[in-house]
Amino acid sequence: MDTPTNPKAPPDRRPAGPKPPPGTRPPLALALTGVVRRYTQGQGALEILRGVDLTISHGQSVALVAPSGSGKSTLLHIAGLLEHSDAGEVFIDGTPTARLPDAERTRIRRMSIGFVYQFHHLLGEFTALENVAMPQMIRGLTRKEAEARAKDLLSYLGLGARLTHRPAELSGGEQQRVAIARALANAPRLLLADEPTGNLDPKTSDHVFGAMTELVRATGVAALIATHNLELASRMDRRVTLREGKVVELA
Ligand SMILES: Nc1ncnc2c1ncn2[C@@H]1O[C@H](COP(=O)(O)OP(=O)(O)OP(=O)(O)O)[C@@H](O)[C@H]1O
Repeated sequence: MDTPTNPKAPPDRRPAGPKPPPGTRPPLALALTGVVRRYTQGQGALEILRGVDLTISHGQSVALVAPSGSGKSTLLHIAGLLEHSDAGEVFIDGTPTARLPDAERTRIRRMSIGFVYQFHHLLGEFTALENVAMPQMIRGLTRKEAEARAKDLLSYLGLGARLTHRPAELSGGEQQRVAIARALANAPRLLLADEPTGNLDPKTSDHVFGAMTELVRATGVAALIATHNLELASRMDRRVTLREGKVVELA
């Protein structure tokens, strides 16, 4: 890995918004209250989430460790405003989102949330640097600003010598590190990751997870990370699971 340097935050172009009254605690990065999600299956309905309550403070990292099919991806998609719940509320940075128009949900997602999936979903025709710079340019940064931030993040993740490589010219672990840099490029308030190292061999998984954890701590982003790996989960501030459709705290 390159020598880690604290990645510079990009200029914050979020609207200032009203100031909270003195003495008020800052809003949570994520709060889910009473979240329900059902899927219709033939004639019946399958209730996957049955009243999920979960709060994550700014700067806190939480591992979601639960069996296959228990609803981890469903929960992450709802928390990331990619899917609607059937009941309940999702607060992002204190803003209730369930009843917002889709365009506003998309805006909040772009501004405040970063995603890492099990498969990298990088754009094959673009370089590592371009893949990380692009979301920032969509958000309004100049190419120069976006590429400077992208270079910082990629160098922090040990990819300083791979900036002009396309995804097919990178190893699986390198591709996933680019995906992590891309998710954090817009300095989100919340990082959601769905088995981010699930496709990698144990050694690479350990290395990539370690790099991601370091970056999460360095940037102070709140993180909810689904993983099957208990050892990796032990590096997070908190561990939660899904039991009968509800989130339960683990020791
Ligand atoms: N669109 C859908 N329609 C019907 N059922 C669905 C749909 N999406 C998910 N499910 C069901 O919901 C349950 C939870 O799925 P989900 O993908 O959230 O689980 P998971 O915990 O992420 O699993 P894994 O660890 O295997 O990825 C599964 O039983 C799945 O079959």
